[in-house]
Amino acid sequence: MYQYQNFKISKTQLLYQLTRPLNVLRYAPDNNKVTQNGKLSLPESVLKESNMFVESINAVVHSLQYFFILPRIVLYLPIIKRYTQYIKGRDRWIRSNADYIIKSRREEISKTPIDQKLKSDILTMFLTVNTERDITERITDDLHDEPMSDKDVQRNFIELMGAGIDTSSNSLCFLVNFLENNPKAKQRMIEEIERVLGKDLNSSFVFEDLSKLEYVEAVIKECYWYRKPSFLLIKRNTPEVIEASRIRSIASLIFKKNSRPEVVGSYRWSKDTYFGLNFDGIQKQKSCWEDPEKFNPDQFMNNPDSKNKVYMFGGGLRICPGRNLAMIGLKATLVMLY
Ligand code: HEM
Repeated sequence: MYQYQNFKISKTQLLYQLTRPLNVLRYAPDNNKVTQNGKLSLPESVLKESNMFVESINAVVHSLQYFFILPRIVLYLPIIKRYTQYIKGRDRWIRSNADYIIKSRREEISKTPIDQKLKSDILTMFLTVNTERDITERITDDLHDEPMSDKDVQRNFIELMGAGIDTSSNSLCFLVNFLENNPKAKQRMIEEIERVLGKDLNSSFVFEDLSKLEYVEAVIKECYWYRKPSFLLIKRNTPEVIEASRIRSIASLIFKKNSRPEVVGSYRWSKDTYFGLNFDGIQKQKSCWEDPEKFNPDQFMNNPDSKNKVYMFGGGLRICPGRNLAMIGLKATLVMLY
């Protein structure tokens, strides 16, 4: 379940195809079958369910702020009430589908003979951790020795989906936008893809191939780092930036709380202070980057230091757990697109 959302950037027909709900990884072999009249070779029922899924997961993500900010009494005022009910409906839909998927997978696991290998994916990890069929190679510590309940799995499953969809699809839109506006970088990226994977469009690729795509990775990192906050985008008002400003931004400011008093920036901060980390600001520091406003993926080539200066996936204990999956997904999508 790895889908892209409705962005409607119309620059390339292919991107339009990707903005339709497309299970990129599962249907990877079908990718070359995108037809000229704009229809994907996926069953209508899959597309419909995908649309519903993406819409619902977005509503659930949105509901976190909605229910947190609005006082309870406001939620049920005449006009607002309809929206509240809509969000609750979508939330129920996601939860019941997650429960169904969890139940089916539990059954599948229990029917798999003990000597047969289980699927290696996140859901199976959740369902088997701290059981006799643990596929995580016992990653938990002594304090966490219980298997996860269905409720635990459901919450984690929904969090992963909520955190993994918009972030990936927004990144992809920025990427295509920047590549289309930087033909030299695009050409160099295509050359690398052809050098590593060959020119045959029907050939398949594996994880090891993707890890050789250094320039593609540099483009992904550079694109993220180059992004501008939306108020600047609106002010500049060029076709390039209008397109980008339509897209919801990926986390540029992240809050962290300290668990003990400490000194930061020569000030003493008490326990439980919230720190807003301005990643956008850090990533455009003139002291860290040569010409920080210029799109230049070379900043990441042969430069081991650079990886400590980008925070695309946050940092510390709560760093994005989906970062490797996201990088694979973005690389694989770029390979299939270009
Ligand atoms: C390009 C794609 C992605 C970007 C840019 C991104 C970025 C981020 C960032 C900046 C954070 C906050 C980290 C922090 O607080 O320091 C985060 C958290 C998180 N991400 Fe991602 N992410 C992406 C894809 C994914 C995917 C594919 C998944 C799951 C399949 C995922 C799951 C999560 C989860 C569960 C958290 C919360 C972690 C926690 O609070 O402990 N992300 N992500």
